[in-house]
Amino acid sequence: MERDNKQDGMSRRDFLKITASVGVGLAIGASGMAAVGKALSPAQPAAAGAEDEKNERIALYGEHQPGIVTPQQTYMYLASFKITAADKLAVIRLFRDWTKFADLSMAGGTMRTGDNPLLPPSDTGETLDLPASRLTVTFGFGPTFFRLDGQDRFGIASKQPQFLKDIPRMPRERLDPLLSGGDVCVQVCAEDQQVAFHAVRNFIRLSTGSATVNWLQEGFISGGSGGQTPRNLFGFKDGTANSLHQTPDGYRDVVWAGADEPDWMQGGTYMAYRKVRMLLEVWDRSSLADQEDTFGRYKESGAAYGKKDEFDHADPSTMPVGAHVRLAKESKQLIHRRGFSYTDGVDPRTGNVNAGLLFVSFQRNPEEQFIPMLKLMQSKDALNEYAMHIASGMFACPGGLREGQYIGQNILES
Ligand SMILES: C=CC1=C(C)c2cc3[nH]c(cc4nc(cc5[nH]c(cc1n2)c(C)c5CCC(=O)O)C(CCC(=O)O)=C4C)c(C)c3C=C
Ligand SMILES: [Fe+2]
Repeated sequence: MERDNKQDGMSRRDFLKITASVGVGLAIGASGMAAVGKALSPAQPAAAGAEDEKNERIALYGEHQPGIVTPQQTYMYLASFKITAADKLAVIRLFRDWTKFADLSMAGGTMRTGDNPLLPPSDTGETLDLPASRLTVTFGFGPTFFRLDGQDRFGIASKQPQFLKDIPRMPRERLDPLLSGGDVCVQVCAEDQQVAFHAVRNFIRLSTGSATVNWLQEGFISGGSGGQTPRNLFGFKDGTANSLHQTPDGYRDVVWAGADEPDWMQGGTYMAYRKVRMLLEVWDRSSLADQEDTFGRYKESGAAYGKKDEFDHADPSTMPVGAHVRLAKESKQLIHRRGFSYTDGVDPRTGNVNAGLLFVSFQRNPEEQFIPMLKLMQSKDALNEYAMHIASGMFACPGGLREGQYIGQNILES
């Protein structure tokens, strides 16, 4: 299991002390992007004070990428990129820059802000005084990264892992193709929204000339980092059943790709994404009994029907046919969910609030786990009365990085 580095973690403040004491910025190798090659500590170190768990640094390097089984942070950005570079070397340069920047920003560092007054600062600067804030960056590759319109773009088609395919069409979805899919997906999470935004913004900046952003989603949860299960915008605890597999063996069985997958997927996983609009106005007019019947759990406690406490064993036979949790149980599959709520103003045509769930789940085999579950839910779920799937994506997330490696190296170079 990936470590949170609580014991040996280094906050942005520690990071500043170290870089200041040795009198240099981070030793980052030369790259096409000078900005990333010149890391420096902020001019104004953060004020001293007791370390707060929310400020901690999470390591980029390890057996698995961070942001998959990491306890959920409060904020999330999900960015999808289209690679525009035709040349593999340009892609390698981009991924090197992204990796260096991920390492730097997760450690709480920033790029230089002002070494040449005649040029734009290398760093946008909005995190200069902010701690690492449990920032994580998770990269995933979509099917079109390997093959676009039947073409092997970068000579890597043979590296496509077996289950990396678009999620098949579902009966009740209304997908917006402009908000779906992509060659590369970057999930950025942090306890501080500005820290998360800074990272995503600079990933976009670094991609200039090599990639463009297809779509960018912004999510939040509450209560997750306090150890409580966060509540979704329907007011229900969402994520309870993750507790069924949150052990190293459970993660091996549910999340991490099998030994029959390519080398670069060892320690990796598949990320399924669905943007699900939640019809808040319809939901808010429904009775408490209808709301609870929809999930088969009690609203306040989060306990399954017939049970008292949130984590008591759930018995699907006590739940109405069509209850969301009953259907998930009937699929006999487990997935690791890591969703975030979103809000997006008001639909000007109807006056209804645009809001919902950025559903993200990680699983070792989407064809066996996620897709059958989704099919069952799309045809029978009581939740369908209150929700509509509007965007979709499937991405293969490589295993974790060793220091010196860049993301995607085992795909592009071996
Ligand atoms: C295909 C997978 C799933 C989609 C899509 C999905 C959407 C969705 N879910 C909620 C709210 C809740 N889901 C809950 C449990 C739950 N959901 C899924 C899968 C999908 N959900 C699973 C596998 C489970 C676990 C079931 C189990 O084994 O007990 C719950 C109950 C609490 C919990 O365990 O998290 C809620 C609440 C919404 C609002 C939503 C789309 C808008
Ligand atoms: Fe669910």
